[in-house]
Amino acid sequence: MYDVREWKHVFKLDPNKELSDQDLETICESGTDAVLIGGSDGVTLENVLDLMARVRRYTVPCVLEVSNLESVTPGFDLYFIPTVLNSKDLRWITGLHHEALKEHGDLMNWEEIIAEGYCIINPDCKAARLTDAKTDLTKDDIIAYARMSERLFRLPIFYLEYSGIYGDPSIVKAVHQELDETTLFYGGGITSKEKALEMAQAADVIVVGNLIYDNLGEALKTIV
Ligand SMILES: CC(C)=CCC/C(C)=C/CC/C(C)=C/CC/C(C)=C/CC/C(C)=C/CC/C(C)=C/CC/C(C)=C/COP(=O)(O)OP(=O)(O)O
Ligand SMILES: O=P(O)(O)OC[C@@H](O)CO
Ligand SMILES: [Mg+2]
Repeated sequence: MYDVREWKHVFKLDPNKELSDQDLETICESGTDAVLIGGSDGVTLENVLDLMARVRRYTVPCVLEVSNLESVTPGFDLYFIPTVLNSKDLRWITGLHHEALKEHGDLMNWEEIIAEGYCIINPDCKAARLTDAKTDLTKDDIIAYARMSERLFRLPIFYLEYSGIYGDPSIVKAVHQELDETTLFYGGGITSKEKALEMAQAADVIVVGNLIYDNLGEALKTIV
């Protein structure tokens, strides 16, 4: 029913940021393939529940990108579980996941759960600092993480995370060429229709986050 391999565009909403009902309606009715709810700080059960209930008024697929266990709640269409492949801290690779499965493993509906192999490139973004990511990576390093995701761990999603800055399309293209089964998500610094078009040609799915809050009109033009 929800096949990420068919998606092209996703809006990422941050539960820790304000969005009016009018703007939320515009986002949900925009024709984007999904609304992804997630952020790297200030994500609580209260603000996730609030945003989920508001997005649920619309038919757009609604996905929680889990960033902490406390804010996981039933009611989403899908749950994306990041594992930060280039983190130097085991907690963000398998540690928190192990805790979650030990506590709640028998309650999970595995049909709804999709793992994402994250590779965080921007050293200054919050997610990189939180997870102590090793971001001084060459193109070959990044390609190796992509291969690891698809061929070794068979992860359904490889997420190239430039959060806050625009990435290098030639690197994104090179990564894409490595992937046959795994869907490539690209996120970071898409601030115009031109950038959206360029990255949409390089990746399978583009993710637009901050622009929603900075300039909603421009954000709507990224649906390509
Ligand atoms: C009740 C019910 C339905 C249960 C469902 C079961 C379920 C899904 C259980 C969870 C299972 C599980 C294995 C959970 C894992 C637990 C966990 C906490 C894993 C760690 C996830 C992780 C690595 C988080 C790190 C941070 C990260 C990569 C976040 C992704 C989002 C992101 C990068 C957002 C951008 O951040 P933003 O705040 O916008 O940053 P800027 O300000 O820089 O823009
Ligand atoms: O906020 P931006 O820079 O658009 O990045 C989107 C997303 O990849 C963040 O997790
Ligand atoms: Mg953000």
